[in-house]
Amino acid sequence: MAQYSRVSGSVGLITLQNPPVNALSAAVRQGIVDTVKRALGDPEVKAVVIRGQNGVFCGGADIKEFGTNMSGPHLVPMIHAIEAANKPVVAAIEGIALGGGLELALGCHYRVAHSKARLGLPEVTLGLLPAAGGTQRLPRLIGVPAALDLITKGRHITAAEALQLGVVDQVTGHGTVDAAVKFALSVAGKPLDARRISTYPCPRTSDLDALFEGVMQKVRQSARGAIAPIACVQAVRAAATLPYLQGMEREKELMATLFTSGQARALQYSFFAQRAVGRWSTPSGARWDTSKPRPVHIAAVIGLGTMGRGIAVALAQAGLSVIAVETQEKQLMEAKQAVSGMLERGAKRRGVAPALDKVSYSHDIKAVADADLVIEAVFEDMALKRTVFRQLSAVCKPGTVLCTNTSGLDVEHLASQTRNPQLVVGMHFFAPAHVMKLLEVVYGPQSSPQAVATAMQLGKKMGKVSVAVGNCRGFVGNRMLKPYLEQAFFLLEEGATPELVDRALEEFGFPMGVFKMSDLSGLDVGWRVRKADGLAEPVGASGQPARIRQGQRYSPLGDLLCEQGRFGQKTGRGWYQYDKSGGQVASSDPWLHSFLEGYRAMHGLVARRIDLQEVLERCLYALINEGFRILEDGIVAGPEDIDIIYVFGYGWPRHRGGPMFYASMVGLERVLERLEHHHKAHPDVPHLQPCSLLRRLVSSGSPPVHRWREVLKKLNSQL
Ligand SMILES: CC/C=C\CC(=O)SCCNC(=O)CCNC(=O)[C@H](O)C(C)(C)COP(=O)(O)OP(=O)(O)OC[C@H]1O[C@@H](n2cnc3c(N)ncnc32)[C@H](O)[C@@H]1OP(=O)(O)O
Repeated sequence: MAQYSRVSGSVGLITLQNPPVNALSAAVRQGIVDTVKRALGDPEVKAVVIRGQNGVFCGGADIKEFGTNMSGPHLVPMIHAIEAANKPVVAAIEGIALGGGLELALGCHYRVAHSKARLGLPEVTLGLLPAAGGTQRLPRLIGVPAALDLITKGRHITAAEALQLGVVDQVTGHGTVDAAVKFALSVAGKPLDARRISTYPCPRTSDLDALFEGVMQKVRQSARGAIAPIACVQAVRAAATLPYLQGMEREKELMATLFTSGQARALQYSFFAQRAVGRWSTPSGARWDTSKPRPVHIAAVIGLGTMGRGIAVALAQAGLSVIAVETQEKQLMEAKQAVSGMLERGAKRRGVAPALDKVSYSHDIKAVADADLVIEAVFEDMALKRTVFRQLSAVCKPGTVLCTNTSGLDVEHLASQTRNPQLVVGMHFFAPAHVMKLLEVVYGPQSSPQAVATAMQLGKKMGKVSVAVGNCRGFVGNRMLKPYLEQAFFLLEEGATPELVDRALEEFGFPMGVFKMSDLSGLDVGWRVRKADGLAEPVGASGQPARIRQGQRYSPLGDLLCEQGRFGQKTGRGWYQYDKSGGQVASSDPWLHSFLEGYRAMHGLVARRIDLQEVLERCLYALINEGFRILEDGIVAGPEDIDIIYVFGYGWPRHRGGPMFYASMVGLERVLERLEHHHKAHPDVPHLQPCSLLRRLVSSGSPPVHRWREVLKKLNSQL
């Protein structure tokens, strides 16, 4: 809807009304068309101001309408009508002007923004392009290079940057609507021809071909298979090379291919999934809207290794007072220096003062006595963590929430070491903890709703995308990673090379294949875990066949490389070779290939031809199958939780939505059929055996992913 009123005698004021972000739904578009017509037809009105209700200009097209039968007036003619008006129209931008919201403002003759407003054309993040003239008007207004930067990245800019670029005409720190009305009165009656952006020639840029070639190359590289950024470049190129109307035709054509694409569906799913994970719930009935978090002013971090340092930085940057504890004096001093450096660099990047005084350091665990919440981040060793939890339980004030940063250890067991197990939760950060967006908040059967709510709220404050998950080995992300890695090893045994496996995964859209990733994070990390689990052991040590452990097929390839001291980048050798220890450019290693040949010969394995499709099916469907088991076990509330964890923490390409969304796009029947096929070929690999939830979803007609929660509830109630 849009409301119309007359202010200051001769200014028509149009107010967009569609909370919370005044998205341009059919009703809002109709409202704008009607009110603009009314204002232009009113002889008393000399100028028009468009604003949004509740201090928010407009969040763009209504994303919920995409994929439905869209009705109502179209944006393009609506914006043209505004631009063609014979009375000045001023956009009063408070809060946000994003996507179609900014395109609407670009159709106005003038733009006045509040200093705290943010503007942008983020359509590319939804798999689209700004198709209400944004790709044609913005380059005409601010030039091709700046427009390319904003449109291909979907970056939000501040009002100050918008003023500097020429996107807005005035910035105010006070009443934006009053300033816009004043502005409108000051320009009423003046000629408008020079204010219609569509009539501008695109500012000249030298060597346009070279510019677009360079940008296209960069965009292709960073897009990792996403099509929208490429279409954005093509649309801006049309603005730079074609007359406006032809450019608009090109924009429309490009949008038509994007609008119905699977990638746009995936990215829009991801947008809503990110918001859905904030509405968390647990099987015990705790919920985001009924569980009250405890206030956290003082937080403590125990253990200042790489993870602890990152967590301390993230907490301080979020404005909390932080007590950082490391028992060894020398390590404490090193950590202090490192944390201060990270805070200083972060502050410089963000143009703020470093929060150095927010962090105090101690080598005594008793220093955390007054903390509202403690995050233990010591070495991943259960015995050590147990000791720390017993100490924390003794020294902390009553009510302190105790969190463990672990990538998969039993949170419930740690809780049992304390006097108040209900106050214990896991907070699984991802390295580097002050950079990575993902946080798994792990609740045990005894964790109170308040403890979960406190950790979830703290995650939000730290700028994380927090996902509440149940307590199981590896939680969600690492539990699903296990079958994925296992398949990659098995594929090497069967004839693949690290290069082939990585190529398949990188072409799929992962930033790095599994073997390059293993070289980066260090092969010794997994080796230590496998040793602790009694899996990695010298050949013949337990009298078991080399490729069987605990009754199941096992590949000792990773262990054998570690025994050779090949830990990846840090030692200059791993699945690939590097020019030096710590080198980052992987190249194929002939030693590794002959090692694989020798290994196969020793175990009587005959290498066969493996194609990229098999790599994808074996690795990804095994991972997805585990995702279904996680859903079946009630470790997460819905598929969105898994998808967000994989997109934000594990490099799953966002334009593919996440593993569970991807499975629904491929078709559950197809995933089931291929898992059955691979399990038949490898009956000794339980992870390839389709899980019963997948079978049950297929028998229920393979519902789309947004209906799985509902189907899960029904299936569970039938058990
Ligand atoms: C011809 C095509 C022309 C144009 C195409 C477009 O305009 S595409 C849309 C472009 N706009 C965007 O991409 C903006 C998307 N929204 C956001 O980035 C954020 O929501 C925003 C506006 C910065 C606000 O962030 P905040 O953290 O304050 O709130 P939150 O994200 O939780 O959003 C609140 C609720 O609003 C819903 N919502 C937001 N934007 C839209 C939208 N454009 N359409 C529909 N709904 C939108 C969001 O889902 C939240 O809903 P809830 O039910 O509370 O989860």
